[in-house]
Amino acid sequence: MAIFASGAGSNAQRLIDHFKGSSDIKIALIVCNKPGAGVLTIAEKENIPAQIIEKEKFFRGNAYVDELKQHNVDFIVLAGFLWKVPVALIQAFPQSIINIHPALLPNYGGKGMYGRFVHEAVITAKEKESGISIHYVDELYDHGQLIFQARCAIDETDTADSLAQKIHALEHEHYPIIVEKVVRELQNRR
Ligand SMILES: Nc1nc2c(c(=O)[nH]1)N[C@@H](CN(C=O)c1ccc(C(=O)N[C@@H](CCC(=O)O)C(=O)O)cc1)CN2
Ligand SMILES: NCC(=O)N[C@@H]1O[C@H](COP(=O)([O-])[O-])[C@@H](O)[C@H]1O
Repeated sequence: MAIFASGAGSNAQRLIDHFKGSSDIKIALIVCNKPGAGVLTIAEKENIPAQIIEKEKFFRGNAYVDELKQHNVDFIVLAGFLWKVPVALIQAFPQSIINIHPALLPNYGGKGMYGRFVHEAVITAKEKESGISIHYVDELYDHGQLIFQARCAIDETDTADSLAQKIHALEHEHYPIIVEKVVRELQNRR
C-alpha cells in the first residue's frame, strides 16, 4: 500500500508500526505534497521510499499512477492528505483508496474542513460529541461510502486542542485495524 500524507504523520507512524510484522501487507511508498513535512522524516527513519508530488503533474498529468504501479502499490491510504484526489487516480485504484476524517460525517466535512478547522467548528457549535469517520474516497471531499465511525464525548471544558487529542487517540486506535480489515476483504475478493 501507499500512504498519502501532508503533515506530521502520526497516523502514518501507527500504520507503519501496525504492519511491521506483516508477511503480506507492506507499506511500499509514502506520498507527500509538502516538502519538509514531518511524515517525510518518518519515511526516512523507517526506510520507506517517499515520493514528493507536485500540483501540475498530480492534477493535470498522470496523477503519479505510473510511480505507484512501479512500487507495486494496489491500495492507497490517505492520512491527513490535504489535496483533492483526482478522478484519474480514483479510476486507477477503484474501491481501493480510503480516508480518515476527524469528525462524524456527513457533518463537518468538505472543502476547508481539515485539521484544527474541523475541531474549532465542532467546539464553536457546542456539539456534545465528535469522532472519526473512515470512508472510501470518491471524486468529492468526504462524500464516499462510510466504512467505520467511532465517537468521543465533548464536555464543557474541552477546547479545539483537547478535542484534537481525543480524536487522534481514536484515529491511532482504529485506523490500522480498519485498514487491515479492508485490505484483507479486498484480497479475498481478488
Ligand atoms: N477526491 C477526494 N480527495 C480527498 C478526500 C476525499 O474524500 N475525496 N479527502 C481528503 C481529506 N480531507 C478530509 O478528510 C480534506 C482535506 C483537505 C481539504 C481542503 O479543503 N483542502 C484545501 C487545500 C489545503 C492545502 O493545500 O493545504 C483545499 O482544497 O482548498 C478538505 C478535506 C483528501 N483528499
Ligand atoms: N480532512 C482531512 C483531515 O483533517 N485529516 C486529519 O489530519 C490529521 C493528520 O494528522 P497526522 O499527520 O498526525 O496523521 C488527522 O487528524 C486526520 O484525521
